[in-house]
Amino acid sequence: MFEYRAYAGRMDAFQGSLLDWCEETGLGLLDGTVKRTLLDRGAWIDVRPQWVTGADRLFERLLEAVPWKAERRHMYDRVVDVPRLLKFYDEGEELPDPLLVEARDALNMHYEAELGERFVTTGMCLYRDGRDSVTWHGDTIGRASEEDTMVAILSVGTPRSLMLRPRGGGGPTLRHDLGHGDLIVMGGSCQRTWEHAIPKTAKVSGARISVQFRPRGVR
Ligand SMILES: O=C(O)CCC(=O)C(=O)O
Ligand SMILES: [Fe+2]
Repeated sequence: MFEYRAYAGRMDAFQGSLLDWCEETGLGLLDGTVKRTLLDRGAWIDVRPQWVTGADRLFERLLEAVPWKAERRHMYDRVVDVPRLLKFYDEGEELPDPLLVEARDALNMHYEAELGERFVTTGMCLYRDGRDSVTWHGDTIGRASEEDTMVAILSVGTPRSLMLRPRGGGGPTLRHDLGHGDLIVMGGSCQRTWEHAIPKTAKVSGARISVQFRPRGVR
């Protein structure tokens, strides 16, 4: 139903759902609507489908307002393009859209007691089409390599699959289809005992934006 055409050269037109387009952007409730699934090894995920209403508008605004950057990274002896566009908003930096401030506030209302701290940074990824991806990893650059934490991800645009598998094997790979406006939170030991990925797919030609809220020192 949703097709967000490829971005910059790879993107010609925006086609959201007409129904959603009429709606103002807003957030649904979290209390009582988030479903937790316990994974093994002390990890869990919370899922809240369609948390954002009027997600078409949010997608369009973020596409415009975020200064998306292409990055290159060393891989072994080569320098390669990172297969998605990125922007990181550190603690205290102004976010590109008021709804993201509302989302972070709502996440903090809902999770702060359990998390013991607040979500303060905002990472953003733009997957221009099905050729963009993120390879298997845990967000272990910071404290999450040793401590339990949470990473909350808001997804808008073309649905993509978030895959999860236990680090080092020993269990099945799980798939979560992240739809337009959906929230997923990875919690407990998820970053160090599991890995996640957004695989490339030939089935998708539209774009997706992922917004990741993390506590200080988690990356
Ligand atoms: O696209 C996503 O939702 C996942 C992004 C991710 O895993 C990351 O930026 O660490
Ligand atoms: Fe990640």
